[in-house]
Amino acid sequence: MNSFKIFVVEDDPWYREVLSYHLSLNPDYEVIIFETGKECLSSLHQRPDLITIDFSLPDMTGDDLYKAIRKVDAKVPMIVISSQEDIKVAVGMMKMGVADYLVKDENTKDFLWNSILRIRENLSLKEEVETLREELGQKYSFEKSLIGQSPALKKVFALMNKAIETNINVSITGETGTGKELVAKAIHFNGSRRRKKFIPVNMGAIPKELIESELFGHEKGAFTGAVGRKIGKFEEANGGTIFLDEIAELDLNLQSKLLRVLQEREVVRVGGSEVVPLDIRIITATHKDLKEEVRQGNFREDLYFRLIGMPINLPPLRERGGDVLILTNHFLEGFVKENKTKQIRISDGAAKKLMNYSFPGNVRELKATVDLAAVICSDHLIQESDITYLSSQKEKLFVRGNKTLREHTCDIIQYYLEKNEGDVLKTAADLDIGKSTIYKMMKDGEIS
Ligand SMILES: Nc1ncnc2c1ncn2[C@@H]1O[C@H](COP(=O)(O)OP(=O)(O)OP(=O)(O)O)[C@@H](O)[C@H]1O
Repeated sequence: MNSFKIFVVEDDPWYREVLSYHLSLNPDYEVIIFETGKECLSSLHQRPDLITIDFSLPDMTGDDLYKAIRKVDAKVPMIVISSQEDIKVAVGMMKMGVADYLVKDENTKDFLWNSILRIRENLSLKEEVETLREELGQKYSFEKSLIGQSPALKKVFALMNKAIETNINVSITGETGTGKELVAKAIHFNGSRRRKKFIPVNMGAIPKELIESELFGHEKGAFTGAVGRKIGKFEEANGGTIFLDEIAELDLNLQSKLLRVLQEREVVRVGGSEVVPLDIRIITATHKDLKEEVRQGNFREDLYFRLIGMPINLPPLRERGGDVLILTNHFLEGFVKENKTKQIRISDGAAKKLMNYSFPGNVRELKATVDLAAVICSDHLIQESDITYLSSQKEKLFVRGNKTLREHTCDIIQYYLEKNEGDVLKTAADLDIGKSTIYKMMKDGEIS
């Protein structure tokens, strides 16, 4: 393990020796002593892990030395040791950013010992958080998290790259399970705010009466039940990204409050008066057509324009062609790893069945379907019969999207063909249409 390098800046030779001797009792510590501020400054290239500063040095005061060190090293923790117990100076130094302020007396060396232990603990926690953030960033790097190579998805990647380069708000639309939250996380963890928090809030999941305090926080006693101060999600995400999922579910009253927060770029907790300035990126998501919601008077137009930023529309899985199989293999790999089983393959018939299905629940449904198939298949091979469709909303899907009547017709026939396991005669009978119509559509590639 590397030693922990401590600079002790102290002009009193006796005290210098006391501190240096005491700290050297810890074999992890490498203690280097300095008599003046200047000596310390000229040795900063040795990269100390911590510096203790005597407040009244012969060549400069403790706060001057502190500022001079900060210019060179933005991070090194510093402890000020003063012979006077001056609360004002202590508070001033702490506000400036010193890690601790100690008064010289018979207990100082023990206080210093404990203070350094505490600082080291904080440093190692910070390091851990940094490492975890890096790992998260990698986890959400585009290639590793958003699987697929279809042109439709590549368009999304291009927009995400643009969004990452700037701080623009992002509004994501797409059917359920298309990966809206995944895209939001990938933008955050690949952008300049990745070291700060990503806070997701689902507007549809929070009871109406709680949303305001959930988003903006409240002070103690702001309303019945507000037993303590609560920091809102906006404040929590300050410096980072807030992800407002299902934004269309926000009622008009709260839309006005949100608009005010966005215009003022500050938040005031419910029942409070303290103004908290906000520096935040907002990513919103909805499966609804927000423009249509504006047209119908359900969503404020001014808020819509504030939030729209860079719009990203996630295509449904059925428009991503071969991505279905790429994702299937990706999910199978995950399944194998998680369950420590032998590699699982997929038969041509099963692959075709997956390709022909419309997946109303999109990627989430595909994953559930693949996981289930992996569990029930025999001999590590997924057959057509192992693919069970789980969605209960297939019929509803027919009227979704901007499609022509002809396209809707194809979807309906395709659905019945799948349900009847490719039996054209039964499908024709169910729908009361001629079997030749179906054969012709098959020949023309409209259905399969
Ligand atoms: N391109 C993709 N590659 C890998 N996994 C994906 C992809 N898209 C989505 N997923 C996975 O599918 C699931 C659903 O994704 P996500 O929650 O981001 O969708 P959503 O659009 O936000 O859904 P909803 O609107 O229902 O909240 C998650 O498990 C996610 O990891």
